Amino acid sequence: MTSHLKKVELHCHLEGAAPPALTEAQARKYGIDISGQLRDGAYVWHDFASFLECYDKVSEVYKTEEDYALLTETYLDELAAINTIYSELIVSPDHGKRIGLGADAYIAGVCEGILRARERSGIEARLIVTGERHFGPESVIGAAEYAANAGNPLITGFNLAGEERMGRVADYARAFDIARDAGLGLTIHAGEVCGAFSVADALDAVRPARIGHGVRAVEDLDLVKRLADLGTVLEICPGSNIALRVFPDFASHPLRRLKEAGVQVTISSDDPPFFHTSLDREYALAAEAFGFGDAEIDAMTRTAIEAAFVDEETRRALLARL
Ligand SMILES: Nc1ncnc2[nH]cnc12
Ligand SMILES: [Zn+2]
Repeated sequence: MTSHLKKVELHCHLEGAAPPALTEAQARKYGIDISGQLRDGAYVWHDFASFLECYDKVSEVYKTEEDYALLTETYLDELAAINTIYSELIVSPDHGKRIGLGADAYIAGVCEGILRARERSGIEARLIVTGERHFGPESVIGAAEYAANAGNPLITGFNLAGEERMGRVADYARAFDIARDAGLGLTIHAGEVCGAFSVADALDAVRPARIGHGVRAVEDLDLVKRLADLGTVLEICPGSNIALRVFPDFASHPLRRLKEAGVQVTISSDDPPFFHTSLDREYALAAEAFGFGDAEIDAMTRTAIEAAFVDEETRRALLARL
């Protein structure tokens, strides 16, 4: 039973959290045929590439500033209802541009959703702007420049997501330099679809405080020690890893092994309805599939707050709430 525990989430893609019922209503509203991506209340994909395609198609039914406010508010309300006190949402202003809404209106909608949810429940949230690898280095640099110049206090981090098999991390290093120079927190998807080398690449080329997933670092024990020595925090999403078949089952998932090797680990849901999960379920899995007790789970939540991309006053307040 983990429902009573306070929760923190560092790794959730906003459009990846879209409830199927809301996506269906949006598709109906705009007369969009979503039947190839959403059937019987579930998103339809069969491997990582088709998941990314499905994700991009689903994102297209969210079109206006108000749509993004509603999506954000809906997900944060869901988190608050399970005792979540802090959430970092991975957002893509580039996507706002691609659908003709514009990056500023996209972010304004998301921020409005954060404010509405915070007023209702007190949940705190910040935004991590992401570039998408499969749109190429120039688009990722554009996302970094947007984040760096936005002057928006809710945008506190920069990430690289998308097709991990496309290019090498070094191709995207310039984008991270821009984000670092702007004082943004750095995190990057690595060691999810690609092996340990992608985590080593990320450490060499980006020097991030955190890594999204990073779980395949377990294939190289020297690298695991390097992560532990550096104190790099892993945003681990076990349900996502099993759904995408990174590991065949929870028994072979390395969450516990990484933690016992001294790596800083945290728990998140990634794209919850796409992977038939939720932050609530990920916390329950930590107890039931991985055998962690309440104190160990609280320690992971504390690690997440310590690694959150927030100002020190907010961090102190979150630690006090935990
Ligand atoms: N799990 C994931 N990995 C990489 N890119 C993503 N975009 C949305 N979810 C993702
Ligand atoms: Zn992710």
